[in-house]
Formats: sequence, C-alpha cells, structure tokens
Amino acid sequence: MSPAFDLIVIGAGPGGEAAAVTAARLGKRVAVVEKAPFVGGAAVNTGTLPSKTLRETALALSGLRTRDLHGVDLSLRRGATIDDVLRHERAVKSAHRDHIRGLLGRYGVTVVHGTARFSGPHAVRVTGSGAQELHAEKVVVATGSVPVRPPGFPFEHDRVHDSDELVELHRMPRSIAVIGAGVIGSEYACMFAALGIETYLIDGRNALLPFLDADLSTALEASMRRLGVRFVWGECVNSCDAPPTGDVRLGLSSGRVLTADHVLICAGRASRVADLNPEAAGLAAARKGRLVVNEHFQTEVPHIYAVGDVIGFPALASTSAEQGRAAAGHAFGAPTRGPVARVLPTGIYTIPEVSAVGETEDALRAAGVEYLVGRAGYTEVARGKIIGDEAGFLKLLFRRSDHKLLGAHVIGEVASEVVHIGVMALMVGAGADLLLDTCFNHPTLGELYKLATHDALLRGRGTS
Ligand SMILES: Cc1cc2nc3c(=O)[nH]c(=O)nc-3n(C[C@H](O)[C@H](O)[C@H](O)COP(=O)(O)OP(=O)(O)OC[C@H]3O[C@@H](n4cnc5c(N)ncnc54)[C@H](O)[C@@H]3O)c2cc1C
Ligand SMILES: NC(=O)c1ccc[n+]([C@@H]2O[C@H](COP(=O)([O-])OP(=O)(O)OC[C@H]3O[C@@H](n4cnc5c(N)ncnc54)[C@H](O)[C@@H]3O)[C@@H](O)[C@H]2O)c1
Repeated sequence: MSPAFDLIVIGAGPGGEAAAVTAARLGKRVAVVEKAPFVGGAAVNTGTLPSKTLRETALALSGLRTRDLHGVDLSLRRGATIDDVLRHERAVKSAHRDHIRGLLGRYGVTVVHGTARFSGPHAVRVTGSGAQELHAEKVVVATGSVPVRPPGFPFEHDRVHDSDELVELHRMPRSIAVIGAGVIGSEYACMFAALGIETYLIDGRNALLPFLDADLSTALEASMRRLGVRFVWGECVNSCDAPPTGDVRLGLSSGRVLTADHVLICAGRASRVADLNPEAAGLAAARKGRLVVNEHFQTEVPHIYAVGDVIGFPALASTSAEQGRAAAGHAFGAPTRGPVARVLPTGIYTIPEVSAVGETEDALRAAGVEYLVGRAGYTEVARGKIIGDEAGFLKLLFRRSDHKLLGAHVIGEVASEVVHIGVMALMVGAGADLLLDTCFNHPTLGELYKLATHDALLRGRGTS
C-alpha cells in the first residue's frame, strides 16, 4: 500500500518549506519531495544565501568591512584564492541545510529525495533513489526556477557560467564580464569588483534597476562606478567566442568586441515545470511553462496549489515563503488574516545595499498623487557618522494631503534592515506623526526616519 498524506509538497526551497511547516503545525501528515540531495532550494544552495555570503566575504577580504567570518583569514586580503572566497559560503550553506532539515524533522515532515512527477491529480510518482508513489488530499508545487540560458553561449565552457554555476568556480577570475544588469548581475558585479577583479556589467538597457526610485538607481550606479564596476549600457551580447585558453570574446550589438577571462550570464530566471508531468494532474496551462494561480495560490485544479518562483513575480525567497504559508493555511481551512502581506519590500545586496518599500516618485507622479519628499543622509545621524557611510541616505515619500507614508527607499549599510521601519509603518497605514512620536534607540540608523520626516514636513511648509 503506497503511503498516504494530507499534503505532498514538491520542492524544498523557501516556498515548500513554509507550506510543509504550516501544514504540519495544523496537525497534517506532510511529505516533501526534493530532487536535489539537499533541502533549501535555490535560496540556500545556489542563490540567496551563497550570493549574500560571498558578498560578505568579499567585503571582509577587500577591507571594505572588517568582520570575523567563519574560516576567512583577513590577513590574506590581497591575493585571496577561490578557496578563501568560498569557504564561508560552504559553511553557511551547510549549517542552513541542517537547520531546515532539523526543523522539518521536528515537525514530523517526511522528506523524500527524488524527482516528483504527477501520476494523477492526487498522486505523485517519485523517481530516483527514493522511488515510490505518494498520495495526498492536497499538493503544493514549489519547484522554483532555473537560470535562463540564452542561445549562443557555450555554457559547457569552464569560464562561461550561469549564476547557479558560480558557486563552483575553480579559480579567481582575472577579469569578468557580467551580462545582464538585473538584480543578480548587479549583485555579483559588486562582489567581483570589491575583490579587485576587473568587472564589466553589460546590459541592453540604459538604466540600472529601473524599478527602483530614480534617485536610488542613480546613487547606486555612482557608488558601483567608484567600486570599479565598468558599465556597458545599451549593448546586447550577440556572440560569445570562448577558446580553450585565453580571453573569452563577446561580440556586442554596436560591433564592439569586449574580452574577459570569465563570463557570467544573468539573463533572468524561468519557472521550473518541465519534470512535473502536469497533464497527468489536469494542469493544462502549465504546458506554457508557468503555473497560473488565483489569490489563494490555487491552480486550475483547486486542490493543487503553486507558490514561489514557479508562479513568477515577485520570485523572492521572502515572498515565496509567505506564499507557501498562505497556501497551506488556505488548503487546510486555516487562512491567515490576509493571503500574503499587502506590503512587500525589496532588498538588493549590491555594494552599497539598496532596499525599498511602497511607491516610487515616478509611480506617484504617474498616478497624479501629490506628495512630499523627505531625505536624510546617513552622516546626518550619529550612527551613520560612526560607521562612516558617507553616501547612504533614506528617502521617504508622504501623501501631501494627510502626511500618510507612501514609500521608503534606503541606500547604504544594512539598508535591507533599515527599510523594515518603513515596512511596518506602511503595514499599519501610519504617517509622519508615528515616525515623529516614536522613540528610537540612539545612536541608530532608525533615527534617519525622524530626520527624513522633518525634512519632508519642512519642505512642505516651504522652509527648506
Ligand atoms: C543568485 C540569486 C540570488 C538571490 N538573492 C535573493 C535575495 O537576496 N533575496 C530574496 O528574497 N531572494 C533572492 N533570490 C531568489 C530566491 O532564491 C528564490 O526566489 C527562492 O529560492 C524561490 O523559492 P522556491 O521555494 O519557489 O524555489 P527554489 O528555492 O528554487 O526551490 C525549489 C526546489 O524544488 C526542487 N524541485 C524542482 N523540481 C522538482 C521536482 N520535479 N521534484 C522534486 N523537487 C523538485 C528543486 O531541486 C529545489 O530544491 C535569489 C536568487 C538567485 C538565483
Ligand atoms: N536581492 C534580491 O531580491 C534578489 C537577488 C538576486 C536574484 N533575485 C531574483 O532573481 C530574479 C532574476 O534576476 P536576473 O538578474 O537574472 O534577471 P533580470 O530579468 O532581472 O535581469 C536580466 C537583465 O539581463 C539583460 N540581458 C538579457 N540578455 C542580455 C544580452 N544578451 N545582452 C545584454 N543584456 C542582456 C536584460 O536587459 C535584463 O536587464 C530577480 O527578478 C529576482 O526575482 C532577487
């Protein structure tokens, strides 16, 4: 008799983990099927944690920030080897896998390693070492995404990489051309530049991360240039000639040729539905390459849910986990107060870090909303002076009529933490009064919120 569960979760990334834990907390029998030998998905194994850990190591090795990191010998700073760079990343990854496996185990979740394929609407066949057929009342698909591999790039070459392969570098590049100035390309370009590697960042577009508030995008580009990133804007890479030895040659749309030791292609990510055999479950729409869901994360087959990167935007570890929690809550009649948080922040781990929540100035202008802008530079508060971040700033946007907060945008050290005050204020629909009436620790970057609020109100009175 094949095992029966209340819930099968396909994929053990942040979306699958959150769905499994939520259902288990509701007393349900849960199985998670994971094709990789490890739990954690892209977030732990190839994406979020590796890239953020490598960034931290690069900051330490370059002396841009001095911190004691696991296994990183700071006396190496110059001439670091690839092992120096990857050691801390491997330690963090391994510890976090253990943490997730431990959490699933404590909740009694069964983890089966193998590739899951639907064999019916309530049945999943697992191939691989743990081959078996599982049955469940409900299914959550959390199979994530894979890097897009544009045609014409020889990915089999050991110096032409996608972002998944970066954690397997076998030597430090002398120079690197990063193709695609999206979030992944920008983050990795900063890391390589911080390590002192000649770094080119190439994109067919002409603006850095255009979804950011324009002030932050401009400030980030200036900081990245100071770090040593060489931007190549308005150029598409049309050809990639990678000889066995010697530099890789990139043919650009203008006719220019750019050469580099290594090439990293960051041209977006695509939903992973290929292995799933979705037709067997009645998921016809998945044939187009993406699972479509309603506001409860139900697919066209209502007992089958899909969460995380496999359903597309915003495709973040943070939002995937929220979706997993909401889907499992809905599946077992314990809906949380809202499907997912109404307010979703963005944290981008470039050097410097950038983080934002709510509306940008451009969006408010386009919507015809009258607003006030308030700014505070990191060096205007004592903590900013202490850490010496001279370029960092917070920008707040308030509705002019009632001073309700509409957006918070931060660039600088720990921006992705600083933004959380803005996130909470937006969640409760607060405005200038709350930020002025709150007692912040001193000295902290939180105090930026008071200063930026004063700045907005003074500008509103025409006294700035
Ligand atoms: C370089 C990089 C940096 C990133 N940085 C950030 C960041 O700073 N902050 C942030 O919030 N997000 C970041 N992300 C995005 C984040 O990693 C993803 O949004 C997140 O991992 C998606 O979670 P998920 O659960 O949907 O899928 P995944 O984490 O991709 O997990 C899916 C899992 O499903 C498994 N699987 C797939 N198909 C099957 C099958 N048929 N059977 C069994 N198992 C299967 C896979 O092996 C995988 O383990 C980054 C991504 C990358 C690539
Ligand atoms: N901190 C974070 O939140 C974080 C970090 C990393 C990744 N992510 C997730 O990963 C996703 C994918 O990121 P991404 O950066 O790979 O994709 P992206 O789609 O954001 O950016 C790809 C870029 O590549 C450019 N491009 C594509 N082909 C090109 C070519 N031949 N020549 C020149 N330019 C080319 C495009 O113009 C685009 O700007 C993000 O949207 C996000 O969901 C999030």
